[in-house]
Amino acid sequence: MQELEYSTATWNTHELHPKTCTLETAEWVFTVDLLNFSFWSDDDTTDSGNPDSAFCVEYNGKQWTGYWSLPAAINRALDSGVPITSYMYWASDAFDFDALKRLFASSNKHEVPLLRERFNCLKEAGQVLTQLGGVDKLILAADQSACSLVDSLSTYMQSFRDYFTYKGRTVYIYKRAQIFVADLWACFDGKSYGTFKDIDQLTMFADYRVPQILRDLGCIEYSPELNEIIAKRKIIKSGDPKEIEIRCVSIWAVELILRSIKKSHNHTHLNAVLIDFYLWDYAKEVQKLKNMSTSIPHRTRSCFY
Ligand SMILES: Nc1nc2c(c(CN[C@H]3C=C[C@H](O)[C@@H]3O)cn2[C@@H]2O[C@H](COP(=O)(O)O)[C@@H](O)[C@H]2O)c(=O)[nH]1
Repeated sequence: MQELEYSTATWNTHELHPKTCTLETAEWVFTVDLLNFSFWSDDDTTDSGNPDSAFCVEYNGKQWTGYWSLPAAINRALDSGVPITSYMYWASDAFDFDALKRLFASSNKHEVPLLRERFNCLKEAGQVLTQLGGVDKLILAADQSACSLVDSLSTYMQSFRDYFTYKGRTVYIYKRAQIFVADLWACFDGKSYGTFKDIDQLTMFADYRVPQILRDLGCIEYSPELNEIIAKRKIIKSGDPKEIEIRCVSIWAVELILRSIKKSHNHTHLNAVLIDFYLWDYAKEVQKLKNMSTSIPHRTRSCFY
C-alpha cells in the first residue's frame, strides 16, 4: 500500500475534487456536503464497493461508487450544463424530483439510497440560502469561526441537525456540518473561504467508514453483543444508543490518537480533521486492496449502520 500522508494540499489532489478556489468552488463543496451521506448498499454483502454491487456513476470513463459517486454525479451534471450547485436552481420550479433522479442516474440497477431525503435537503437549502443571499454570505457571517459556521448550518437547516438524546443527555455529533467546514478549509488550503481560526476545534466526522477502520486497527472494540449484531448485518437505526455509542467512541478515539501523536511528535499543524481524512482514505485503500487480493483476510466488517 502506498505511503499515505495527509495535509490540506492533499484534498484537491483527488481526481473529482475542484482544482480552483472560487465562490463556485465553495458552492460545489456545500452541495457535496449537503448530500454527503449513506452510500452503502445492502446488496454489497462483502462491502467491496465494486461497481456491480452498489449505486454507481460513470464519469470520465470510470465507475464511481460510495462517496465518490456523489462528486462524479455533480461534476457530470455541471459538465452537461445543469446548475446543480446553484441554490437558486434548487429553489426554482425547474428543479423537481425527476431532475434529481436524472442527476443521480446510475450505471447499473442500483439506485442511489435516500433520494427523497437528498431532494428535501436541496429544497430546504435552496429556500434558506435564497433568504440569506448565498453560501458565501453564510460562510462570511461566521467571521472565520469553524464553530460558528457549524452552529449556523444546524440553526438554519434541519438537515444538518445531527444530534440525539442519549441516556437523557443531548449528544451533538454534527458530522456533515463539520465535514463541510473541514472540506472548505482543506479545499482552500486555509485561505479565502477556508480561513478558520478555530479549525482545531472540529472533531472527526462520525460516518460509517472511519469507525470501521478504527475497529479494524484495534483502536476501538465492540461488545460481544454488538459484534454479533454487526456480523449478522442487522440494521442499527439512526439514533439507536448503539449507533450513538459507536459514533461517539470513534470521535473520542481520534481525539486520543491526536493527543498521542502530539505528545510524541512536534506536529504543530495536526488536528482531528487531518487524522480523519487520513483514516478515511486509508479505509478506502484497504477496501481496494481486499478486492484485489484473496490472501488478505476480510477483517473489515460490514458497515455498522
Ligand atoms: N469521516 C469521514 N467520512 C467521510 C469522508 C468522505 C470523503 N472525504 C474525502 C475528501 C477528503 C478526504 O481526503 C476524503 O478523500 C466521505 N465520508 C463519509 O463516508 C461515507 C461514504 O463511505 P463509502 O461508502 O465507503 O464511500 C459517507 O457517510 C460519507 O459522508 C471523510 O473524509 N471522512
